[in-house]
Amino acid sequence: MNPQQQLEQVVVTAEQMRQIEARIFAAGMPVAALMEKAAGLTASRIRQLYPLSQVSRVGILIGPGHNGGDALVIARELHLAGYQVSLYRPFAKLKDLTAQHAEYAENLGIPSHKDLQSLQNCELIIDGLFGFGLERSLSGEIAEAIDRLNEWSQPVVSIDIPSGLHTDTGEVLGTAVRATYTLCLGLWKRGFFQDAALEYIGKAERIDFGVPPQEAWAILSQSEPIRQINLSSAKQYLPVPRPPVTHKYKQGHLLVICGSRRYAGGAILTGLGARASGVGMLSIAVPESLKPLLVTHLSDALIIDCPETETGAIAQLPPIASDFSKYQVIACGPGLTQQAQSIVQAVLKAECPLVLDADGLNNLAQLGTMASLSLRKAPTVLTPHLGEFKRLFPDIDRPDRDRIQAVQKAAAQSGAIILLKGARTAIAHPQGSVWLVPTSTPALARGGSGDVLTGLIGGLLAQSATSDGLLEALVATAAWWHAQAGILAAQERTELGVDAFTLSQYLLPFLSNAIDKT
Ligand SMILES: NC(=O)C1=CN([C@@H]2O[C@H](COP(=O)(O)OP(=O)(O)OC[C@H]3O[C@@H](n4cnc5c(N)ncnc54)[C@H](O)[C@@H]3O)[C@@H](O)[C@H]2O)[C@@H](O)CC1
Ligand SMILES: [K+]
Repeated sequence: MNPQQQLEQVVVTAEQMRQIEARIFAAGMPVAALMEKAAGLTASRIRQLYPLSQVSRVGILIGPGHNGGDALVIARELHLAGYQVSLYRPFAKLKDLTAQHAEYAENLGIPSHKDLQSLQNCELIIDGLFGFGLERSLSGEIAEAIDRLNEWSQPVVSIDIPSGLHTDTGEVLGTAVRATYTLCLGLWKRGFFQDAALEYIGKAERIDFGVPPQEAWAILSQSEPIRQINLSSAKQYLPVPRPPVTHKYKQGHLLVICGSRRYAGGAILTGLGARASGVGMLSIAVPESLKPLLVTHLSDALIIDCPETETGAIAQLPPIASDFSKYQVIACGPGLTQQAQSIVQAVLKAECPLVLDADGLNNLAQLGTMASLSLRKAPTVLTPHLGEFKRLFPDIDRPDRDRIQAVQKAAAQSGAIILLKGARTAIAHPQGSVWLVPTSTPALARGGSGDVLTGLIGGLLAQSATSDGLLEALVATAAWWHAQAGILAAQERTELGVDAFTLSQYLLPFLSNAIDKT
């Protein structure tokens, strides 16, 4: 990957973007020239998305800072290209450069209004009210105008970020523009990966105006990286191609411990996820009454029948499953029920990497997250959804408010790799680095899809040398692969057609397509 491609993956805070921008200016780039470049490219993209043949009346909202300056450059370009542009300019006081562009727009004869209503007839709205400089909550006239705009039906393109969203947390500050498209300038901002922001952002694209890598890295290398996982990085971590000479035990041995009489399906789905990973040997420990079912569905796996409680949970691990030294990795949790606490207590002692999910997490929370994890010698991966996350880390206030920060805190506190599931799944290492899964589909919001992920993570970890640093990238690779398979399945079968079994069957078709194409 070249340095520009690496910048496509990084995710920055408003403060980092400001510092990078300051370095570019300090190196001699005129502020006005950078604005011209960024906004010029944005105008070209808008013209491609909404050609003059389809849209002629464009309304542009102008803020007081450089987001408003960008909007004025775009207004000028669209006006010169023949669009009928009208401005909504509610602020009397503008930053100098923005004021200059406003004066030129006026001299070009672009009409400007103090009320939003005058733009109602426009077929396209461009939002240049606030970018990463928004600091305070919106209220009063501006907030009212945004609320009114959100009731209109024409498409809205936001410049850099929808006005009203916090650049880092994606929180709505008072109110925010609901965009159809958001064209993010320069580098991806954190807010684009916060679940709360997604319904405001619409489709997201980055306008690459050529941030010099050396200026970016001078700032970015001061903290642990926050990156998106994509095909080219995932390919580095997937265990293909295999070495020409190998055998099943060299391709990893994964022990899955899961299921109960009540939740038999969880065991099957975890097994199917693990199978798709290509892991060399798969052993699955389940309550004894489930063995015939598991053998039918997973004839390739070694099914270990465990004594069970009256309610049908695993009561005890037989010697073959409790000699953990045989396995590279253990994945434990789906369908166990809360009755299996002693099993979770036992696997926590394993000296190999351990993936805990679902009831593995609920039991861990009951046992005490920090106390239990502090005894672990090998890496632990926890894969909670938001509800499980809150049970595991009750001290982390409002994790939904800034999911990236929450997952970093949880990893730092617990020493575990934490994968927080959501529309934008985030994976954090205890030292602070984060991987983000940039796309997914609501089709995956369905019982059992997490079980498939647990098996897939376990299987990928078991196949690779699980050195520190690599582990979290493998977890991210599994989450990315799982999301991509869900997207492919939803494209072919609609968002309603991606039950967890189907998802497990799309993992390999997705991968063979993705690898073939490159
Ligand atoms: N990233 C980059 O390197 C570049 C950034 N540019 C643009 O510059 C933008 C950032 O510009 P600025 O730093 O001027 O910030 P903004 O344009 O985002 O807004 C800051 C202005 O809004 C005011 N303000 C903040 N919160 C307010 C509130 N709640 N109510 C009313 N006023 C409020 C501030 O006093 C300030 O005047 C980016 O989002 C982007 O659009 C581009 O021009 C060029 C390149
Ligand atoms: K904006």
